[in-house]
Amino acid sequence: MIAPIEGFSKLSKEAKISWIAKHYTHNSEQTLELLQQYWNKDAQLQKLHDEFIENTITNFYLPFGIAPNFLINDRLYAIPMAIEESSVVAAASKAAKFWLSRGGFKTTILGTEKVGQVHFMYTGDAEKLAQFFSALKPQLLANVASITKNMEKRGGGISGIELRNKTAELENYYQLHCTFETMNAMGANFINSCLEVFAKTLKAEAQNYPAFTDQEKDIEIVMSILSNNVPNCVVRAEVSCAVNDLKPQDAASSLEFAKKMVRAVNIAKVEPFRAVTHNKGIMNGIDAVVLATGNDFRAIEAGAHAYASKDGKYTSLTHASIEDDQFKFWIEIPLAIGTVGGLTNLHPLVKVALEILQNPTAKELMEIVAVAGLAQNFAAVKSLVTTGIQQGHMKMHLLNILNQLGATEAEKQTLVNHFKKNTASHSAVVTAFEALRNNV
Ligand SMILES: CC(C)(COP(=O)([O-])OP(=O)([O-])OC[C@H]1O[C@@H](n2cnc3c(N)ncnc32)[C@H](O)[C@@H]1OP(=O)([O-])[O-])[C@@H](O)C(=O)NCCC(=O)NCCSC(=O)C[C@@](C)(O)CC(=O)[O-]
Ligand SMILES: NC(=O)C1=CN([C@@H]2O[C@H](COP(=O)(O)OP(=O)(O)OC[C@H]3O[C@@H](n4cnc5c(N)ncnc54)[C@H](O)[C@@H]3O)[C@@H](O)[C@H]2O)C=CC1
Repeated sequence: MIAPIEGFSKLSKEAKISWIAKHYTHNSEQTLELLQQYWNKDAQLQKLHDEFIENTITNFYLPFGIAPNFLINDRLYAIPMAIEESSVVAAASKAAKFWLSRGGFKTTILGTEKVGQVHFMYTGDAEKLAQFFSALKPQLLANVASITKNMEKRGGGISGIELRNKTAELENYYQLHCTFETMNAMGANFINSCLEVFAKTLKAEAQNYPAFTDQEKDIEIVMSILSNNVPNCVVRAEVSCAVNDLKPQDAASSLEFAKKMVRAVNIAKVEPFRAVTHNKGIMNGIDAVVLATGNDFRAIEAGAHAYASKDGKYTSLTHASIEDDQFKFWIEIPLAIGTVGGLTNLHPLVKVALEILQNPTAKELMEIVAVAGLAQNFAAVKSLVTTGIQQGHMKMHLLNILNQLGATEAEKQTLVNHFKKNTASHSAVVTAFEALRNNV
């Protein structure tokens, strides 16, 4: 059995690698070589990446792709996407091209409010606590003035602080429910800094509040943290066109296609098993842009799925309708993202991604990300209700399978051509590869 290690974090990078390679891999020489192969030649650049996280031993590449031809609010974008899954970039590109000649994507920011909470326990008279809170509010704001000063100059800051009585759900549990505007930042650090000052002020001032009993004075702060549930930081993105324009050469099949799309979305609305996969397809697009632009995809995922369940049942994040011969397809999704802060000004590829996106504000980035999610969903559902997903997905995944099989460039070319006319599945690819290799 491998013994635990004390002080791993204090070891040098080289010592960390040799420890992990020796204890956890079969061939430590080979492991070392592989890990080093992924180091950047530029030592300064490598150091920058090493310092993004802790205990870094190498870099983990993700492909960085481009989906061009996105017409968003009459402005043409090429969208950078960082993702490991084949066919996602192709699907986004295909949807962008489809809507390019049909008016493109339109977006609206429905809100940008962020949330943070101080969770605390108070044992005593709830009415007295409410009176204390009213008196305390100006003091709370005054004590964070040095933190909020610059954010206020940018047009943001604290937009609300409420005392919430949660004792019906958990004995003695109350919270300060606070809302913020964080402009071009996602805002986690700004919000958390404000909340920690609120918590200290709350605890200290309670000790001096004359109307409280000794027990009431003893407020216990449990934690102070932003919420990734941001139901009022939401963007809407939509596409629409006359039903006949969906397939201009064939009015009957246009209508049939529109109905199939609406029906598929409606299934995702009522059936959570389908909704989860439907939304996964949306997140294919969302996460890829969120990652490429250096944002926190875990925060976005958590918030999106909470929003998908906001009415008590998990449902689709996209919607579709046919009204007055118009086909409409839209998404509403919470996106607390930034174009400053976090990694956005540090990671060289993130800087390039933001430059490619014409240096958007946080609101513009929300619009672009929502569009990527909508486009992705449109492409996936279009495939699902027409050809089936495997045809297109396997066409894109083909190279991965051929690479796994060790195909040469010439063999890859032959087999890519072969599968333009034949349906690809893993076993069909293996069979065709073996036949080609063995001259059968
Ligand atoms: C895969 C396609 C796009 C093929 O579609 P196609 O019609 O065979 O493609 P095409 O060769 O006719 O090309 C048309 C356009 O598609 C794009 N395109 C086409 N090929 C490429 C490529 N190699 N590289 C970059 N872009 C590509 C590109 O925009 C191209 O235009 P062009 O550049 O030629 O002017 C289509 O079948 C499709 O959209 N499929 C959906 C794929 C998908 O959704 N993948 C996600 C993974 S599956 C999943 O995780 C989610 C899911 C499906 O479960 C969600 C759900 O259930 O809802
Ligand atoms: N639960 C969560 O989601 C948590 C996430 N995080 C992490 O926090 C990071 C994001 O936090 P941030 O506070 O956004 O980053 P940050 O603290 O790195 O940078 C944001 C700061 O940039 C400054 N700024 C300059 N120009 C600005 C402008 N135009 N608009 C707004 N601010 C401007 C402000 O001082 C602002 O506070 C991410 O890396 C995320 O992963 C951290 C804790 C918890």
